Amino acid sequence: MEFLTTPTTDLTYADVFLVPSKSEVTSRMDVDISADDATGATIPLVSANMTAVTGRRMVETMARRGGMGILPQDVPLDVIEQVAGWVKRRHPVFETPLRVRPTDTVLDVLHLLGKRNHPAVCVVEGGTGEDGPVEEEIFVGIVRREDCEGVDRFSSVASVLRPPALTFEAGTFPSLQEAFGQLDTAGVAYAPVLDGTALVGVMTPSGALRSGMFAPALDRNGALGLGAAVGINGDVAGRAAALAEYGVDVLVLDTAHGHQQKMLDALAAVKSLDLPVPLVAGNVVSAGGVRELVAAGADIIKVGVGPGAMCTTRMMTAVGRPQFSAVLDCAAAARDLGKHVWADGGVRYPRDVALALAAGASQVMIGSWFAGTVESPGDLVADADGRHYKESFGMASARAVQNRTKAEDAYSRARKAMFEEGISTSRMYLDPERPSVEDLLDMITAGVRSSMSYAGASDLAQFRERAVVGVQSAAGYEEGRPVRQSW
Ligand SMILES: NC(=O)C1=CN([C@@H]2O[C@H](COP(=O)(O)OP(=O)(O)OC[C@H]3O[C@@H](n4cnc5c(N)ncnc54)[C@H](OP(=O)(O)O)[C@@H]3O)[C@@H](O)[C@H]2O)C=CC1
Ligand SMILES: Nc1nc2c(ncn2[C@@H]2O[C@H](COP(=O)(O)O)[C@@H](O)[C@H]2O)c(=O)[nH]1
Ligand SMILES: [K+]
Repeated sequence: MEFLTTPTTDLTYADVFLVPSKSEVTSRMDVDISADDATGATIPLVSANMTAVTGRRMVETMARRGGMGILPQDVPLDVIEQVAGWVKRRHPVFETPLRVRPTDTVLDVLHLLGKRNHPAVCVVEGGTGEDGPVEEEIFVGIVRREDCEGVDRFSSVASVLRPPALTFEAGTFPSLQEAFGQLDTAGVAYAPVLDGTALVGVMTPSGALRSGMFAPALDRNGALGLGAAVGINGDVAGRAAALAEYGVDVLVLDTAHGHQQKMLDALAAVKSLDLPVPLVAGNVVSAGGVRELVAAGADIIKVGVGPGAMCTTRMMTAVGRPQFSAVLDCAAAARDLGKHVWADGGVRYPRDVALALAAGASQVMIGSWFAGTVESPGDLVADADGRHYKESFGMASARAVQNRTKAEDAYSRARKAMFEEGISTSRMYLDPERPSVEDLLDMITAGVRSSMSYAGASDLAQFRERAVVGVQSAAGYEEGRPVRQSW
């Protein structure tokens, strides 16, 4: 990457822009946006290890579309074992249906519909619920959102279920293009995929389109990939070994101040286990931090102190660094050592992702933006105007610290609560046009592909080499925004 003019100050995403360069890329579809950092991600996006962002549905969805979800450090090991097993059993192409039973109610259906970006749920008998397909589960029909309209909410599912207009047989599933065509011709938004009478998954028009455009991020056995975080206190090596044994594909050693001795010791202990997974460690914002983490065993360095939307670190401590410069410096240092960086935090628009990649990141971690989607773990809430949102909170907020220190005595909990560096509640509104994280992935990857073709780059390595970046005024940034009303 080169600057148009040499900057005299540290910069963040809004301070900079990309200059178009001569390009031989003939189509944005030809641009390869795979991460080049050994995580197996085919798109350069990671969902943050935050409680309000990444749970099992986020992990599954990110991986099916080529990205990676990182489970937070606060999730107990037995839960990670369950979630990892569940994710590995998901189909890489067919989406996981929401399941109800004939004896459930319309209210149950309406509640469940908020959990996935599907217009219907499947009705099954037998089996063990959401975790199928399992033996003896029998598919009996679907309930669409519109089937619940004008119906008493305590009516049984049996009274509203209907046969699907279209189903696919898993063993003879057509090409994705053909599946899309069949859904389109039948005017159907949701088709169960069956193996005899067992429910294997569902196919939607957008699912068929996406599976044709995004390759899933898979492990060496062909199952969906996932990551999980470890803090730097306690038995770090023990937790890391257990995570790897449960099938976690990427380990993230995570602390606010990654350039501290405790982190270096924890990282060295994990490295000495020689686990067959890439080690990500952070967060840092300086080349010195990168070098020490690499020396202690990190394969990927997580960069960003203070840019996060839930983060109060810079206001509390003045510590941090504008994120574009942090990524640029750290990526250069990592590249000299044959390693990579993830740009973590502060991303609000697709342009920010493009800039982080141009600055040298192999992937970009997104938290709060993804908290406001149907796949994040929180409950969907409506405000007084009927707009839907989910609650988000920082991992160093009083809320998260209280949760993390539950097992400790009251005195040490009170002491730890003093060092709050995040907000405990915020509203992340769902975009009515893009309620799903998949919609955001579509938008971000479209922006990034286009951005790379403007720079004449057909993969991330070329992008970080060829990008030309200028520094802009606040008015320059403002000029780039769309105007939705006359002035
Ligand atoms: N990217 C960012 O800007 C930030 C991210 N976070 C996120 O919050 C979560 C909690 O992280 P964290 O607070 O590190 O908790 P951890 O549970 O990872 O513990 C941090 C350890 O480091 C010690 N420590 C020493 N100096 C510092 C410091 N300046 N800040 C924090 N810990 C320090 C702490 O000791 P003691 O408590 O005794 O001081 C504690 O033992 C993580 O998910 C992290 O990524 C938090 C803040 C900033
Ligand atoms: N200083 C704090 N940083 C936090 C906290 N919780 C999370 N984070 C960091 O933010 C990113 C995500 O950034 P976003 O802008 O996409 O939301 C996350 O990965 C952490 O590094 C916190 O409480 N304090
Ligand atoms: K912030």
